[in-house]
Amino acid sequence: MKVYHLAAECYPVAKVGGLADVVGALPKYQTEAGLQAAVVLPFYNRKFVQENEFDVVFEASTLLGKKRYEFEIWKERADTLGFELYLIYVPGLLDRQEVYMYPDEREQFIIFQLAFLDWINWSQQRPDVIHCHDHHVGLIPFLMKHSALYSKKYAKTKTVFTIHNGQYHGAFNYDKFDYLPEVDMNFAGLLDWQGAINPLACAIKCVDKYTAVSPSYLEELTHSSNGLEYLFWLEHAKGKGIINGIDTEVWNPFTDPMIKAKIYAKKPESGKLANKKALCERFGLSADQPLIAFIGRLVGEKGADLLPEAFSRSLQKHAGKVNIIMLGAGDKETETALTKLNEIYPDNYKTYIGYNEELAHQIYAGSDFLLMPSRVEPCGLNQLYSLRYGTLPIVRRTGGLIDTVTDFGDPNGYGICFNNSSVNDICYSIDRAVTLYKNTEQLDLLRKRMMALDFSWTKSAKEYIMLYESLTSII
Ligand SMILES: Nc1ncnc2c1ncn2[C@@H]1O[C@H](COP(=O)(O)OP(=O)(O)O[C@H]2O[C@H](CO)[C@@H](O)[C@H](O)[C@H]2O)[C@@H](O)[C@H]1O
Repeated sequence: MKVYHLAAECYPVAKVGGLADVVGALPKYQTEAGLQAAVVLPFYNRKFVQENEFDVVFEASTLLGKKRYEFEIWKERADTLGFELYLIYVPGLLDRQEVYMYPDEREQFIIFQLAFLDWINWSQQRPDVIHCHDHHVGLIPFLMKHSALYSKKYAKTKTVFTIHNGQYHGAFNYDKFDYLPEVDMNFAGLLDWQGAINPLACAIKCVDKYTAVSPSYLEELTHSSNGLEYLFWLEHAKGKGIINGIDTEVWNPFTDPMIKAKIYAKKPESGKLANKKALCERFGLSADQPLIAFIGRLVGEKGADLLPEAFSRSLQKHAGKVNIIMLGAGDKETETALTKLNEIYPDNYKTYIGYNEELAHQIYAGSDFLLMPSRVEPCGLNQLYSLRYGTLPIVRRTGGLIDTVTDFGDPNGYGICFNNSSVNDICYSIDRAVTLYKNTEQLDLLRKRMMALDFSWTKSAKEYIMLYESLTSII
């Protein structure tokens, strides 16, 4: 079975967040399971692309509105990532370094989708499944069915759409309608949600099956999806929740080249301590106190705006008895407020503003606790990495965090869970962490328990394959 994954991000080619981790891992595990899985990305002028060899396998041009753009399909020569990787290069639109935030982002993602559809249209291939990830590629299922340019070629190809983040829809006004090729106007209403072209809504209406990245998030979308609740309720029968896995080759505390010391799942204590000492030394903190960390995008969904006050209160209450490290970037006000804490609590608190993959690995390995006060968390990967590295997750009960973390007060539990995205709940959970830290025997037991858990992709990759099979067996 041949499957194409389409997305804006894929680790290690271009990563902004968790979408990249999933698109960089799932196809690898699917290939290992016998599928022909390929990934198609926009071209990014970044390290991975500069350092690896590519062949141009297709050249053509396509219309975006009235303007014609040349494009090329580049294939990575050695399948370094464990699957076929294709990049779509469009001089003037898809030839840049950053993934998002360009003013002509809409044009970029539309031409990406059109060039992909054109390429397959003119080639000899007939993929069994096209698997789209998030709104950037949300128009594909519609165009495959309702544009005469493509509908014949793709008649037997099935579509799957995965929602990694239902808060963003990629909606745009009808003044860009002419960017689309000719479509059957009887079906143009499928593009619409509340008077705009809404790629996420359109995908949910047109796709054969959609998935959310955890079962709890699938439910949540019907009552919290930034205006699409009714649509998710209507289309619920087409939805399935499949929990993300983690790439256990990249995230392996026994072989990870980015961390100071190996952490043994059956005897984690010494490895944890060595990594903690290295991390604390780098930041000028004492390794004797419990170390709590936050890693992530500084946005409202992650509850990042609550951190400055919550950290401040906890650092005052447990003066000199708790250390905190924060790695992230995003909302400027939050960045400033978090950075200010460096001056107020120089011995116990450090902020690193920016994106740093290596440091993230070191923090997962060297911290005692990882805080995730998310308001919205479709799956969450940070808690899965922290569990694998013997770092106890402190999470708000939402989305995938409900499905993957159990409070240590419950039988066989291994995390700290709280109900509300509030400063009070965060502080109370930090209190619990500080108390738990004193009980070294219990902490050691919990570390062993969490490190024995299996959140690898093996099981979830199979679930996706079963989903594809259920679609392709329908004639
Ligand atoms: N400053 C920084 N420096 C280094 N690394 C950083 C970093 N900030 C974040 N990261 C890394 O980015 C990834 C974040 O993954 P998440 O799944 O937590 O969030 P995200 O919201 O991006 O993903 C969305 O998609 C994923 C995948 O489906 C869902 O799990 C999630 O719930 C959903 O919000 C992790 O690998 C983390 O280590």
